[in-house]
Amino acid sequence: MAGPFAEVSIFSALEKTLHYAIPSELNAGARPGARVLVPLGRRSATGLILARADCPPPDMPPEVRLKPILAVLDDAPVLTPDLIALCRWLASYYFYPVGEVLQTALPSGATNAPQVFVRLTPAGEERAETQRDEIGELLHRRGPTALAELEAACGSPRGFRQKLRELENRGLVERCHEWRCGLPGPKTVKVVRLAGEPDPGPIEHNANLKSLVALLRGADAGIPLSVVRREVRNADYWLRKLAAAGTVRVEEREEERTFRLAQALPEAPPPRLTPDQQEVFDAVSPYLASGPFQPFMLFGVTGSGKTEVYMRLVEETLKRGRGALVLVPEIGLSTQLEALFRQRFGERLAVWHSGVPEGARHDQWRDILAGRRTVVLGARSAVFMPVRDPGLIVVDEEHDPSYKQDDHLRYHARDAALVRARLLGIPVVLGSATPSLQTIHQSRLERYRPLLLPRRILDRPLPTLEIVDMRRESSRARILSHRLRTALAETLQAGDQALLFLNRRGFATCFLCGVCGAVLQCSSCSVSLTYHQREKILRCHYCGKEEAVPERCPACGHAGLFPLGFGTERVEEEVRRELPDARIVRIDRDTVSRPEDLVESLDAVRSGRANVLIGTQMVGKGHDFPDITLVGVINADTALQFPDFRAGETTVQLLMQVAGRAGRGEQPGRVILQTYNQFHYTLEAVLALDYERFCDIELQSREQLRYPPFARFLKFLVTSRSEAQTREAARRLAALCRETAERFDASGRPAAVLGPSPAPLLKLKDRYRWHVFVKAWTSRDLQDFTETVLSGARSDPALRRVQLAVDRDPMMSM
Ligand SMILES: Nc1ncnc2c1ncn2[C@@H]1O[C@H](COP(=O)(O)OP(=O)(O)OP(=O)(O)O)[C@@H](O)[C@H]1O
Ligand SMILES: [Zn+2]
Repeated sequence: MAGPFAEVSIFSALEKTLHYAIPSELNAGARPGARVLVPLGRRSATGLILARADCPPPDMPPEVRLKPILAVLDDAPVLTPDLIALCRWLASYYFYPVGEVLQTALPSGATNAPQVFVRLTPAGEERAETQRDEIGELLHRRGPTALAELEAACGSPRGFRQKLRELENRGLVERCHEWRCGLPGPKTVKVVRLAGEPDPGPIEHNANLKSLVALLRGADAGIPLSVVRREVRNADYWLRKLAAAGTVRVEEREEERTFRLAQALPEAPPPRLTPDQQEVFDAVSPYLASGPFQPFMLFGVTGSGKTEVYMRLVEETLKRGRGALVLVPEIGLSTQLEALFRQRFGERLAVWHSGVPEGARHDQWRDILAGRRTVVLGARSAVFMPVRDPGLIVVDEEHDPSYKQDDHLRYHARDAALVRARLLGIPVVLGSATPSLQTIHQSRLERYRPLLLPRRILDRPLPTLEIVDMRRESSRARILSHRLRTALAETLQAGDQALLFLNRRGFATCFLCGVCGAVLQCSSCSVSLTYHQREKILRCHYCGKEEAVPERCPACGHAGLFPLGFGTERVEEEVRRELPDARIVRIDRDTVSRPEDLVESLDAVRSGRANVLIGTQMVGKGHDFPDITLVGVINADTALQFPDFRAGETTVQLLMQVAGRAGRGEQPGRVILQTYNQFHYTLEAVLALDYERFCDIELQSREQLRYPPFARFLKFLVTSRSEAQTREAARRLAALCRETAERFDASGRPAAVLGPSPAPLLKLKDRYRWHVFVKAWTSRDLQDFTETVLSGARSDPALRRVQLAVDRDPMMSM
């Protein structure tokens, strides 16, 4: 069979890619990265061309004839070659169908089935009779139109299909697949514009007309019709009159859907780089023009000016005519950065995170693809943005756990960024004040080049840290210790600001029965319900389910329920009682449900309208508030309780980041840590602000225990609605893993199997969860091991009845 051929990935959970013949009339458009319509069984399906070849696939029997591609749906590829390669890598590394990886990489809607559009043929364009026909007239006016839309727009939908078919038979109209990227097209608005001088007489006589003309004068670009209608009484009547006289025109204009978080930033010219910053800049900049691939670890203490270095490097990349990608952990952090980046890069910037409305996202994605926007600032999935000719990737706060997606494609965006940079042959900068141990390890092996910013800007001192042993506090001071209360009062007295940090929202962490000891639990998840006092409601923080507080204990029937433990809402109440004059803002997922709320709260702190900021991890990192001089950590132990080998690492990172919010301006900072574990090694490291020493100790113990980064972990997660079925499937899976491990052991490639065990969160959203852990010494071994197990699992009926997810490099053992 003669070529060319295309390897196509269907947008579905299909394990394998498929091959199709490329008919000669589609040859030019059928390029890798373009979406196509292909036959699949008796249906058609949509997918994307991953590669072209002149020979059929080698394992194909010669008598098989490949079916042809039906249609190419894009004028130009929507995925760049490096992104195609990245998706293939992710599919293989995370054991996930490539077609579904593509769905993650493309904006929502882009993998939907294409719409059928109707348009005039060249003959139809010319023939005057189409002008008189209802359908023809609509098509003349609107251009190609979706079939459904056309039908709806026709005044007489009856007989529509019949009439359309007649026009088709006569060669005046045709159907086509129009994808419009599968995305809603650009948004259009109607604007009104003055097209000539209106007759002065009538203007004098009518106030409405007078105000209409006044509005339109001086607005050369036109005024949106909606505004005119709002401002002028009887606007439609007067517009019709003026339009008939030829003095105004109403026209449609494409409107860009922008999205801007209006954090007020003082206008300031870029500062001169400090010698430390300059040194970092000089180390990276030679790589910006043409690579090669080089990872850098930018290890800079809190407040050392990493952001400025990123912006200078991005600017330099743009000067070389290339694009740049900057990843940040989540919207809480990117709002402030967004304002800074927008100030510096203006219209060249695209912002990509979950807080950006869908329409604006699609506009930006199209702009990025077309090369109209060359700097992308975004959260996790921004790693998939089709930036033109990228010359630099930055991953800010690279240690942040939110870079790991915890469902579906469980990828780590930092690792994906590294792979993409390698595929492109460009530098990648991993920045943090507390780099992940994995990154520290790589830099010690000289695989990543370390770059250091050991001092704060202007040699401002790092904050001083103190510990309060909560075991010695009276029960009245359970939330705010005596020391923290006093310090808080002094800080506000001095006109400064304070930050109180607690990694738990809500009022009380649970409701307990004083008679039988039962804890009120979510009916869908195996966790206790959190009490929210303002709403007087119990809420599950995992599935969102809400319940009223029962009068009696559901277990024993006695009326003895009381709240226990505390969250940020309770801290707020406590501060209000202690310091009635404090101006408090609380930032957590209960008070901030939209990005606008967050911006408003952050603005309140920046402007000084608020002087006490209470929050969860949303406020713990990244923010630069110069007037915060006191940081109080209400409970330094919360993160230690996670059943995860990284609990120590996470705790130190979190606490050092929070501590780093203090004393960033002219006044030095003070940090008070409340704890019940004052001699824990993690707290000792935080107290000394000595991250490297912590890394030494932690890496040594990980090496002894053979934990990452010295070994590789993978978690199989088995879930179903039946507890017994889940347990049984997990048991069989573990047996399968142990058999496989024995064979691997025999060939000198050891792998260890742990479990099966119920997940710490045994039930989540009505599904029971068990897991099996696998540990191997090399990535290659883990890959082969998992492939072997998965292919065995596919032929086990007990395992086919449950859902089996693979989580490679798992984070929390949730
Ligand atoms: N060269 C410079 N001269 C003067 N001020 C600077 C300079 N570079 C940065 N700054 C200022 O220093 C402050 C701290 O910088 P930045 O927020 O970038 O720190 P960071 O390293 O990102 O800290 P963190 O890790 O805590 O987020 C900011 O207010 C910034 O405007
Ligand atoms: Zn729940």
